Amino acid sequence: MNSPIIALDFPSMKEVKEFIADFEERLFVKVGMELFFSEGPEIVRYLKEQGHQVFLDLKLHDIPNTVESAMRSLAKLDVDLVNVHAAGGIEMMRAAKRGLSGSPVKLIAVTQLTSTDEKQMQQEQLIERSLEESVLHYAVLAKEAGLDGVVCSVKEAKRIGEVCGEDFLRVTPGIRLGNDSHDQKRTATPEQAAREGATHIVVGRAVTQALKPREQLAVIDGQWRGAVL
Ligand SMILES: O=c1ccn([C@@H]2O[C@H](COP(=O)(O)O)[C@@H](O)[C@H]2O)c(=O)[nH]1
Repeated sequence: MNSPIIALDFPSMKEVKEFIADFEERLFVKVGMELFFSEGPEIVRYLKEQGHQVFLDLKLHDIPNTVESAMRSLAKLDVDLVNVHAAGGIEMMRAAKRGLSGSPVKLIAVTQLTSTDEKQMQQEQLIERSLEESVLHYAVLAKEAGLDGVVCSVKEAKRIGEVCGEDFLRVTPGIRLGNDSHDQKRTATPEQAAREGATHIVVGRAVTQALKPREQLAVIDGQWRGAVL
């Protein structure tokens, strides 16, 4: 069972160090745009030096040539996982994969953001399909492009596993214990994530804004691991 991925959505290294100091174990952490744009590659080097696994969540989405070159740079950072937006297309995803060739970094694609619901997708993206169909379609394209998996919500994880194979990663943000979904539209509990076949859960505010983050992570981890025992 993979460790929950903690989204380090903090403004700077200072807050990251304060947060991490609470934990004794090696963590699987996610560095997103806020932190990376403020601290640059140094934050990744710091986390790797401390022995943590790093998902660099920059969600690349550009023309294939640009994404390929950017991935070549990211591969040098020794991260464990990086991503692109599947909406960039199959050629862009293939280019991203080429940019990482020769490196052990895993590559996944964001399907539909977990902050998107079906109504919004249909009205704003003009996709006249169900959200599940759109997510599954992107997952199949990502698989065809040779990617290792996708970012999706828990609600689509099982079907993606059935269609793309159990070893195809289903990394699921939008994890909540209580009622406060913040800006997320497609949420689920850690227990539901395990039951629906997510391979990874991403937890941000549920842990980083908790009064006792370490205890809260233990609760989430317990539910995540316990549900499939
Ligand atoms: O579809 C997506 C893709 C990425 N994310 C990221 O995950 C975390 C979730 O944070 P919470 O505080 O647990 O909501 C955040 O860093 C997002 O950028 C996502 O939520 N959905």
